[in-house]
Amino acid sequence: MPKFQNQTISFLTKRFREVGLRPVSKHGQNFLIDMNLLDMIVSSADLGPQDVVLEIGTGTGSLTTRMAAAAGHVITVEIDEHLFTLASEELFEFDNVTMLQFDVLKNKNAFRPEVMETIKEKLAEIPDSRLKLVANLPYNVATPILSNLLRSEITPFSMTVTIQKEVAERIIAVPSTKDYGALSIWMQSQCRCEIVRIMGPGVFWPRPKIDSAIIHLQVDDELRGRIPDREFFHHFTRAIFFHRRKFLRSVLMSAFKEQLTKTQVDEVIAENGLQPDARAEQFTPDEVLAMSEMFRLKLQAVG
Ligand SMILES: C[S@@+](CC[C@H](N)C(=O)[O-])C[C@H]1O[C@@H](n2cnc3c(N)ncnc32)[C@H](O)[C@@H]1O
Repeated sequence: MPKFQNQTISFLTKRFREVGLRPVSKHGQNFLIDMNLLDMIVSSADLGPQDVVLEIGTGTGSLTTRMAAAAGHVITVEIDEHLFTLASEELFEFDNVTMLQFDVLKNKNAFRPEVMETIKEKLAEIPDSRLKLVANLPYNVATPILSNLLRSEITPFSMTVTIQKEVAERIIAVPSTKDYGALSIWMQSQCRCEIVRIMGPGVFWPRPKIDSAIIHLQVDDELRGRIPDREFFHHFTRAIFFHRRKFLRSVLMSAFKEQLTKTQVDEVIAENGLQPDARAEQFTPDEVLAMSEMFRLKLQAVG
């Protein structure tokens, strides 16, 4: 069995000392040292032989080995070349693991094309395959990773990840609360979202300053099928929360200032009975989707 299956503090500190490494905080290098929680991530993801797993942040490979034992294939991406080398020593014996060494993001709005190509290749090799994102995500890029995967050409089946508690709370937030915003709407309009576990800093080495959560996002094809133009909806949702305390009319005026006249924006508001002095945070994900469609159709109508 690979030795990183038991990733304890003493094991990690010893191993890092041996190779002269220190955890790099700018890469969110906080390693899970509670084996029960590693197992909980894997069991929440409910992995089976038809699953192609995307893991972002191989770290030392402790989660990777657990997933490789259960999934059809694991694609694991690591930005840090030293950790990549360290993890390679642990993972070489798994023939169903593909290791990639680079920043998973091309920019904050897109994955590197090589990641998508590798996923497509592995999905094509397994009958009835499905993609699952399972990872203890680096905190600084957790939100773009989750958002971008839902914008990508490959629909994930589910996403089971460790992220900041604060981001998990924003994902599951309900209207008219301080946490509710574009991220809540984007996620809830495509996934069934559930916080599996809240975790304090003590389950990581080194200890982060914040609490974390394991969240399970089950992608719902029926919900996703109700969004005719995902890119438009994504931009619309972000635009209406750009100034979250402003009234809807004013927010819509600035969101469409390049494409629609004030009169045209007022027409959409009046024709659809929208309240001009409402605020974006009052609307449910369904209502925001309906509003987004009104504007998409208006834009089509005015050419
Ligand atoms: C929270 S640690 C998780 C490590 C390991 N999977 C575990 O559970 O202990 C996050 C890992 O992601 C890596 N990482 C950070 N930013 C990344 C990026 N943009 N692309 C790929 N890997 C990244 C870090 O170097 C680190 O190894």
